[in-house]
Amino acid sequence: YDNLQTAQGTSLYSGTVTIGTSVSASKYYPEDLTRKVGTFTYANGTSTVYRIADTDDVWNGSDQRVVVDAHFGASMVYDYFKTVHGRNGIDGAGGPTAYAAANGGAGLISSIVRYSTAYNNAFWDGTKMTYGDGDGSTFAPLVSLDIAAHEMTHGVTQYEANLTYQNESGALNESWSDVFGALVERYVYGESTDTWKIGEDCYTPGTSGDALRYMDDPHDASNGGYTSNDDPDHYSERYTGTSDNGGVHINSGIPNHAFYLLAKGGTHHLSGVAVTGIGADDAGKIWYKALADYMTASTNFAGARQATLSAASALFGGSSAQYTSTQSAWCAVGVG
Ligand SMILES: O=C(O)[C@H](CCc1ccccc1)CC1(C(=O)N[C@@H](Cc2c[nH]c3ccccc23)C(=O)O)CCCC1
Ligand SMILES: [Ca+2]
Ligand SMILES: [Zn+2]
Repeated sequence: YDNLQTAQGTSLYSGTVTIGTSVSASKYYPEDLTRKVGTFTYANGTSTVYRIADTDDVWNGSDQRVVVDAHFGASMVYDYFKTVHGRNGIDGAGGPTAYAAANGGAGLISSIVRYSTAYNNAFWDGTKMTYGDGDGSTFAPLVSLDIAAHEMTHGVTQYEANLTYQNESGALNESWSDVFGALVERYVYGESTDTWKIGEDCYTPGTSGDALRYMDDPHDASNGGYTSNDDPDHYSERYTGTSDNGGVHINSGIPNHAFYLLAKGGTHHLSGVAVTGIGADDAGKIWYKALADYMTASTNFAGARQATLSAASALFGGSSAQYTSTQSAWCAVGVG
């Protein structure tokens, strides 16, 4: 980080985190000029966005925690894609940065926090990440690291395969965001059972142990999903209705579980197919290369299987353990 300043406050992350800050006229801004990452905020409940500043660069004000978390999250996601996959930012060229430049900042990859009022969601809008504060019951502020990585990965997908956000290609778009949400959390905090949960740090703050989605067990009984659905983990169970853009947050359970089995190994409870795990690092390399080199806007589940096999073959060879396990992971969830 530049200007090694310490941000404090009741962040989601215990203790303090350091965030990059730029200084002008004794005002500190959450702007990491090394990573080109910056964070803005809305005046609570309004649509007025501004560059939040602090006078001493100790970000412990009540409305500053979410700034720290979103900024920290974007910084860590930047580091993960740069360090692990050699990718510079969301667009591969250190951007996109136009939004920040148009709003008084330097050219920065932008996050905005405190969207709307008690907003129980977060989203990538094509140019930046945006986070709600949550209503304090269903969600705490949605600035957890896996959600920041989920949203920022929607940006990466947009510049790469640009998977159409509906039906099977949309469920792949969703799944790739959950996968890299898991991998960034693992990169920063090490692998744990939380790695495979999505949103566990901000979903239902009054209930411990639950999450929005579960890659290791999409059916999880306690999986609120928000509408308390459980999600499929086998192609035979896919949702074929029209809600949720054709079930993009539902059918994502199928490729999510394929990735989990490829990384960790296991026997699918329905198909009985056994998968020998190859570890999350190699699985992540295959998933990234598939997205960047083989998948396109109209790729469906069968196409994703082929893309990950092509990536595994290119990376590790057509008779490698990684290739074989990629085959069995998709077979386990009933694809191919
Ligand atoms: O990025 C995404 O896929 C989700 C973007 C949702 C959205 C889309 C368009 C406009 C506004 C919001 C946001 C997340 C998501 O999975 N949302 C789900 C579940 C959910 C969260 N809050 C909700 C409130 C009501 C209904 C569903 C939800 C959804 O929107 O379906 C991703 C990680 C956590 C939040
Ligand atoms: Ca998680
Ligand atoms: Zn998403």
